[in-house]
Amino acid sequence: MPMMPAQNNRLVLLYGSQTGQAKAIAEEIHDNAEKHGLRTDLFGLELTEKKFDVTKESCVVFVCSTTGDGEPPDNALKFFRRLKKKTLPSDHLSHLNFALLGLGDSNYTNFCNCPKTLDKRLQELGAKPFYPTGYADDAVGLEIVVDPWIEGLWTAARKQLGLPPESCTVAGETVAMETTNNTQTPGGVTDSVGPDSGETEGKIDIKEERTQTDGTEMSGHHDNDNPESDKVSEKTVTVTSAKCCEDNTDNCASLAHENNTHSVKSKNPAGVSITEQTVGPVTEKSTAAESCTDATDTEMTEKSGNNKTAEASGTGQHNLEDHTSNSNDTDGQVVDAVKEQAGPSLTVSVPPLSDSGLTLPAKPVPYLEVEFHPEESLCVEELPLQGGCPFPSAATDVVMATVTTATRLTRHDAVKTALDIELDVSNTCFKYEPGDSFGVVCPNNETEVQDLINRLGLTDHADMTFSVKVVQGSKKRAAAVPAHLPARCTIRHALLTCLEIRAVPKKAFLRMLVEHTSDAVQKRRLQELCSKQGTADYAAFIREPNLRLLDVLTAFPSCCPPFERLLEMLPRLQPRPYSVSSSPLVHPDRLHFVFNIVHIPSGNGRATACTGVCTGWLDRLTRHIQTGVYGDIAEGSLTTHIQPGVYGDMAEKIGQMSLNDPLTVPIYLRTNNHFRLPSDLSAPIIMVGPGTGVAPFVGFLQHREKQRELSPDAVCGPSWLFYGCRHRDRDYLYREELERLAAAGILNHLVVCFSREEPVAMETDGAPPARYVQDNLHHHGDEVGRMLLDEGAILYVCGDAKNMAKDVNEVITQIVQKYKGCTIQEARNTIFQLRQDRHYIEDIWT
Ligand SMILES: Cc1cc2nc3c(=O)[nH]c(=O)nc-3n(C[C@H](O)[C@H](O)[C@H](O)COP(=O)(O)O)c2cc1C
Repeated sequence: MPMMPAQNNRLVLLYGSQTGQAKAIAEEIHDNAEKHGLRTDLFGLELTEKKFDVTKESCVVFVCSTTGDGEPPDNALKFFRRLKKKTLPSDHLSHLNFALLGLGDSNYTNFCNCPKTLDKRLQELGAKPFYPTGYADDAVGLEIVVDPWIEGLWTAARKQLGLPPESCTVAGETVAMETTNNTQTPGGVTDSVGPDSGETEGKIDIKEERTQTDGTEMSGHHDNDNPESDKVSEKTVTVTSAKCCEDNTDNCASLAHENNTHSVKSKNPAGVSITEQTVGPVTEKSTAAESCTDATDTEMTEKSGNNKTAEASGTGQHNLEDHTSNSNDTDGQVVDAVKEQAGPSLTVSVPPLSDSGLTLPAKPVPYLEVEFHPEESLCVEELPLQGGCPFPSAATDVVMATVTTATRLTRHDAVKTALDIELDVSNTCFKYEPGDSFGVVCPNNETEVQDLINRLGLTDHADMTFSVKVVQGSKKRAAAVPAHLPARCTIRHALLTCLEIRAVPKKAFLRMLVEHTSDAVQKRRLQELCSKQGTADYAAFIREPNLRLLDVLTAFPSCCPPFERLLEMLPRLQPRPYSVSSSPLVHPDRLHFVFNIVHIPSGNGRATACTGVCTGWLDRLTRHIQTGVYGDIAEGSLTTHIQPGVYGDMAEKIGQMSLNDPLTVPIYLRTNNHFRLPSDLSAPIIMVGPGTGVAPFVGFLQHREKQRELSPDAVCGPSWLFYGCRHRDRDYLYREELERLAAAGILNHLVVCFSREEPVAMETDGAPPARYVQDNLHHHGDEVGRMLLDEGAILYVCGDAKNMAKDVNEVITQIVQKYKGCTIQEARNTIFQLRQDRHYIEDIWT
């Protein structure tokens, strides 16, 4: 392999990514490196020893995520295998200097396990970190760590490469706000360096004193939750220069003064003028109040105190145009009251942010071009799924499985509706074992796609064939047509089947939207939400409520991005993983799975209520099977939601469906080598699976039953199942089957708790009655400890990662500590070892 000639400004950028986030971050670094005087070569880790070789590189930046139960992404497996070889000498990578950005999710027990392992192994092999490793957490927002980490990378990399510190020539443009009659730019706007940025003398930034300068400080709390934040209008505003200006402070300060010191009558983005202020290097004070009409008044009053609650009640969708046109200046008292109480919301900004200079992310560089072919008709049913691009964690090709049954497992008055679906996989390559999981390649909701098409003004083009290519001469580095788009496609097909339209728009996405927003007030709010200064507002109003593109477009009516930009920014539609809840020994050629139908209410910034992408689709798809009612289909939800092509050409069949009509679902087997029954039948098993987490254990037990039938003389180890739900009679999933298995002696201990039922009696040990599985584990601590520590049991945990799996881990630690009579740290070490030895195995989700 030809090695790159040594250059003193060259970095190798490597990413390990399962669902595309690490890749997107690595691309962002790649796109911006040149502006910082660095040359980068970007590769996926799968290209090890084909396009790069760490044994021959001196300066490498890794961006790597974690998947599965703390495992490397698919594309990093080979790289990790090679790096792990025990025969490698301790100076194997002594020539290598590296920086590492790890991605993970702290809801998983093995937070950032893969980058942590990489960090450790690189150093064991002699490599030296030239910049502190960053661990970004998807549970609280990757950007909190990613943004400052990248910001600091440039300086560290230049230093490492022996380049002089960056001068002020690496700076962004300062954008003056558009002004309207009585709305004026409260603060300057600074773009981070980007290919489209004009270059000015310095990076200017007005920072209100309390404003976070480092996103990491914001983790865990937001200004709008903080009573202190109400006092912002009396605080001092200071002008500071951004880091890159440190060598030239005078110059920057004078520029800042010029750009930002002025007396303004500013209007907040809701169109209600609430402050008269002097924004400049010294002070800011709130002096005047203005009024609003009844309509605005009502909205503002509803937002008082806790605007998130007001939005959640369904009244919080703000139409900025209405606000602006309705405001007038007659009743100062009302606004005074509002001013004291109102906080920010998705569309409403308040000081200090509304008065702040903003540092924006670099403008994403447009790089795709769409050409329509009105003369061409396209049979979308025949297109390969997502352009034939391989699916993450795929152990098989996608197969079309036929739905054979769909059964509601919960009573009508249960809080959640659980569905068991049986799929026929005969005549396919799909062969599974109990404990396996599989991906459902589901489409987006057809109505939601139509809403998006309407909102974007694409109705006339929605079903027209288009082709897509990279814009000639695009400044975007590593620009390529996304592999998950078919070469010939339609807008509807792309939105339905290829793009994750529910993905929470990242700051870069909002930055792109800024460019396509005509209303100045809305534009400013979008700038704020993607700015460094607006990190808390972004978290509170975009990320935490899990907004979709459609919600943002609804809230900002003058924003209308071209379709090409969406192709660039929307991530790939991800298949949804489920665990099988059956055994192939009991159901040859069939598999069962179970899920709750997810309901997401409107409000809190969300324009409309919706169901989960996949669970809602499966529910609608099988409604007639669940209810046995076929006559309703023509008028019912099925008509609007059935997808054409691979999703079953049901649209034509509506109204003529019968029990014999095959209903197919695209699925593929996922790789999972761990969540399996022990091959040794005599090994005890402890299963912990509340709610739908019980799924794999039904499969385990059915399998064991058959195994015992096949080997009647085999000695079977004891089996325990800790199960929990809300109500015995409403949502006890697979109750009959579990009780049957218990009665048959296949399941030796069925330990069930009901979290919402009145306890019948205290526990025998005097402890309060169990509500959750972890309580029951605690009650049976001695047996659990003995089986785990003395009898070689395997502990399986399946279900919610956020609460249950963490609490179970905590209780098991206590059990180990008590049983061994050791310290908590020793107990933790034991748990760690149990996990390493695959005696403590999780299949959990967030
Ligand atoms: C199926 C699955 C399993 C995961 N397992 C872990 C894990 O064990 N530990 C962890 O820290 N994060 C875990 N994560 C979180 C991801 O690492 C995180 O969301 C990351 O941003 C994904 O980056 P990527 O898109 O580049 O793969 C998991 C995510 C998924 C979807």
